[in-house]
Amino acid sequence: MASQGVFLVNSPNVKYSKEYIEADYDYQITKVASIGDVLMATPVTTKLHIRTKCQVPKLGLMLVGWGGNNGSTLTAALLANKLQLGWETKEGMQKANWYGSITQASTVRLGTGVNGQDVYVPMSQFLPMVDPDDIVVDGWDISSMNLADAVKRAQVLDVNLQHQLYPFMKNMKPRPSIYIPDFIAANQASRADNVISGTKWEQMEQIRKDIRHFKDSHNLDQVIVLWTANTERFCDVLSGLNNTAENLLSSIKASAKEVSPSTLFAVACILEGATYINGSPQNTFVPGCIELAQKHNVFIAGDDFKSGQTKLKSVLVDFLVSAGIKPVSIVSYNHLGNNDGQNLSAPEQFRSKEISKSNVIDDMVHSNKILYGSDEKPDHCVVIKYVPYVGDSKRAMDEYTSEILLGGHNTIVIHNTCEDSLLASPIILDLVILAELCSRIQFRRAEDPDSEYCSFDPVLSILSYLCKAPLVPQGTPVVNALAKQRSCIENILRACVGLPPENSMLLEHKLHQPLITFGDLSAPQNEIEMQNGVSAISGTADVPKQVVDKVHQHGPKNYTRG
Ligand SMILES: NC(=O)c1ccc[n+]([C@@H]2O[C@H](COP(=O)([O-])OP(=O)(O)OC[C@H]3O[C@@H](n4cnc5c(N)ncnc54)[C@H](O)[C@@H]3O)[C@@H](O)[C@H]2O)c1
Ligand SMILES: O=P([O-])([O-])O[C@@H]1[C@@H](O)[C@H](O)[C@@H](O)[C@H](O)[C@@H]1O
Repeated sequence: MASQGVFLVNSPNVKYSKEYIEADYDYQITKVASIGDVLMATPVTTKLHIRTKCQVPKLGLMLVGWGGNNGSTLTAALLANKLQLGWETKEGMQKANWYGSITQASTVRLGTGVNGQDVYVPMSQFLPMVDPDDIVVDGWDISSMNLADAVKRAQVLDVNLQHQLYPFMKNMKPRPSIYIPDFIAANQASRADNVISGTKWEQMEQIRKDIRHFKDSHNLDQVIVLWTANTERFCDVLSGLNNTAENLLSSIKASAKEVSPSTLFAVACILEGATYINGSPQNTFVPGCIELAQKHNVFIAGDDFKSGQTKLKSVLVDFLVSAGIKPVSIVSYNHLGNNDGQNLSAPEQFRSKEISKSNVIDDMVHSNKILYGSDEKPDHCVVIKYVPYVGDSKRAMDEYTSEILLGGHNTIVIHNTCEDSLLASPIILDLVILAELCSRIQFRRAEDPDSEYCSFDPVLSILSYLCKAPLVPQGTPVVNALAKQRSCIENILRACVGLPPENSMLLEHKLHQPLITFGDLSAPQNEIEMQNGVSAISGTADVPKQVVDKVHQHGPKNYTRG
């Protein structure tokens, strides 16, 4: 059963106030040590105090590649949902939605209801999150085309929707951007009529000015910048060039050839304190860039939106390997006809994408030493072809061959057709909303109330679920299995409100005796109980407004604050 309500946590370990939701949380892991050929597993508990700022900021989003298929489609989706548009299609009336967004269209199991049923709430209700309707959008593109015409050029959205959006988007003009032809396919040159000139340092400084101008002119509290421009070739990573923050800054000042536009954008954002997210596969985050982000404590995240063929792969391989079935050959072919596909038709740009699409199975293969020897892994082939006629409607064909019992084989063949930008755009929204949420969450040790709070690491690996090639803090594990990545997000949200991680044990339904009780689950029957309940739950009468409003709307009538 999915409930649409908001919720309060009834626990002495959770406190609601106007400013924060605070939770004392026992974080439990199992430490494993080898003693000879014996593994010793030790449960370890760290008592944390987690606080989440309730006030969401006025958020601005700047897209690099704003006029592209993804950028224009996301902008259209934000408007269509904000304006609650509906449009006629050949199947009938279609209304705006956020399908494909985990924050806007997915739910999280809260717990067990009075009748033992599962109770789900929208992920967006778990903690205060930015409302997409409130996000202000701007950006850059090497193409000067306005966003209304860019939507038309993209050929992604229904024409009737395009027509309704045109007046709202025709005055959206991308800012001139940094264009270095050597980093993207030569076939992109015809688009480049909207570029910044000057040295690399001057160009980077212009991006900083643009960010400040956008923030000031809309009176924003925070700006997030996201790269959804073309895939670049990988840049060289060299000692003295970009291996440290200092060397990277010096290389930019020297206009070193191997500093890419995407890295210039990243440095500009870090210096402006703006979160920077890379939706493409190139190695924007060279070591010096990561070090700069760490020094300035600015969030960076990426790489390469996980939207379709690779997302499915991170589910299917996880299922097969965890079922004890041995994938031995994976061939992923796709063709598409959009501009992304045209850019990827160049070898160096394809190579960037081939890398991000190929490494996604490594963690799952490495998890099962029964199936795979230390250096053994499936044959894995990635093919991308540019076929103009199909446009944004990517055709993906996959063949998974696995070894099964007693020398048997199982071959799974999948055909997947989708408008690539309709899959990627909600993922961009989630990257932005979750990155902003992370900026309001802080941690400290519970037994040390005077200790400094700490934030997430600047390398925001919680966003791995949304990326093909997750960027993680140095020395930490890369997780690609989609279920684990989603569980990470869900359980961190649960921890922030003092709830234990979901373990799917449902032991309460599996024992011969009713050893597990739910205590008094009777719902508050009247205003006094609710009022007392809410006050008791919150410790103070300051329950988040959205909760009080909902209680008032759905709870006992004439509810007043505690
Ligand atoms: N499903 C998906 O669509 C998907 C999934 C994963 C990753 N991606 C990646 O997202 C990116 C965008 O995809 P798309 O389909 O929107 O591509 P697109 O080609 O339609 O859009 C890219 C835009 O970036 C602009 N651009 C190129 N270089 C630029 C620069 N230096 N500064 C500013 N703008 C620049 C181009 O003019 C174009 O308008 C690509 O790198 C793609 O590989 C897309
Ligand atoms: O996300 P996914 O479907 O695995 O991968 C996609 C590729 O198959 C496609 O060729 C490319 O153009 C997109 O940018 C995206 O990266």
